[in-house]
Amino acid sequence: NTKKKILQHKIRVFCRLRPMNRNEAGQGGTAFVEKIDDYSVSVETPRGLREFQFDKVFGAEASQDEVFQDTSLIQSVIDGYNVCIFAYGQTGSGKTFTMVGDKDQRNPGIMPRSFNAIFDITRENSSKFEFKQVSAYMLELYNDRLQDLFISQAAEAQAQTQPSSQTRRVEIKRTRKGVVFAQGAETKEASSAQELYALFQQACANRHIAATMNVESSRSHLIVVIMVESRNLTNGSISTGKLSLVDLAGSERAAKTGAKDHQLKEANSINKSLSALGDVISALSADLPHVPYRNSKLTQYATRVKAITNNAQRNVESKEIAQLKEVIMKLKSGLTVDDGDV
Ligand SMILES: Nc1ncnc2c1ncn2[C@@H]1O[C@H](COP(=O)(O)OP(=O)(O)OP(=O)(O)O)[C@@H](O)[C@H]1O
Repeated sequence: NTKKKILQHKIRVFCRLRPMNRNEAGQGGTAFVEKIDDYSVSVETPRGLREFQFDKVFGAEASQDEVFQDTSLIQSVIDGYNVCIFAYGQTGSGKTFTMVGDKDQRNPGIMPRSFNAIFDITRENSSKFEFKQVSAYMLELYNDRLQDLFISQAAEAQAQTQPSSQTRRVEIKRTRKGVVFAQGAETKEASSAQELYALFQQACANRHIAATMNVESSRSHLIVVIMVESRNLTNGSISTGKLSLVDLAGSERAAKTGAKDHQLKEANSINKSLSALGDVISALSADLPHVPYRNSKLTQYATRVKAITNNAQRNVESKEIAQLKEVIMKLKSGLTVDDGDV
């Protein structure tokens, strides 16, 4: 019931306050955002104190586990729903800490915890479901270009120098049913949380970093997508749930750093896509008839949200359709089809 209630809400917005770091505390800084209760914060603005409401507010003392338990909907992914969690906030506000965790992974964030939870929950459900596949693709949106993070920049640069080779472009497409997918992105299978984490590390190693700035800062949007395909052992239906985890790049860099040239280009493209995302969220929450998804690659990726606003739908195929698809696949691959298949 709780899960159903959660899924009825099109978008849930959480607010997390991070503790002051040593520098800030050393300079005698004071917090200008205060948690009032579990659902509201007050912010000091030039025009006085303002209050903002959220579905939940996590104070500076909130642990990574608490945030994960309250935000993640892994069971829903296993049940065949599409779930997207993204972190939005200004540079240094704690997006990467929340989504990925700290560097030495002493405090893992939502991504590594999700990897573990997917395999833990599939194990717990193994008497009811046969888990056919867990697969993932990982992308970076940098300067308005989608980059497949399973392909290293060096490999891509080399491919571009060879006249005969065609560089694979990743494009956001939609199926007739409105399901968003990344065409051209390499999908890799994982059979354990460790394997999934290894894929994630490989992807992170291929990201762009502007060396002259704070190297820990994300200069691009990181998109990690995990698909879980399972067969219900009672009725034979097949469902494919999708979990999209997005660590957005920080905003406000251009003004603060006096960035030049390619760094300015980075900052502009980050701000453009974040502002397009802001427009989409405003339109969705105001129930406007037109939602400007097409204004940036980042928001094209979010088009599925429109469907969730009306009715959360599971990606389930009946036993019959699943069987027919299997037969077609076998026929295509030249395998023989016996009576039991049809
Ligand atoms: N809840 C928290 N508890 C302890 N430390 C935190 C917390 N949130 C963030 N930090 C620390 O604050 C610093 C900045 O956080 P983080 O890198 O996650 O910011 P960000 O929003 O991802 O920034 P950018 O947009 O520049 O990538 C990091 O050193 C991180 O470890």
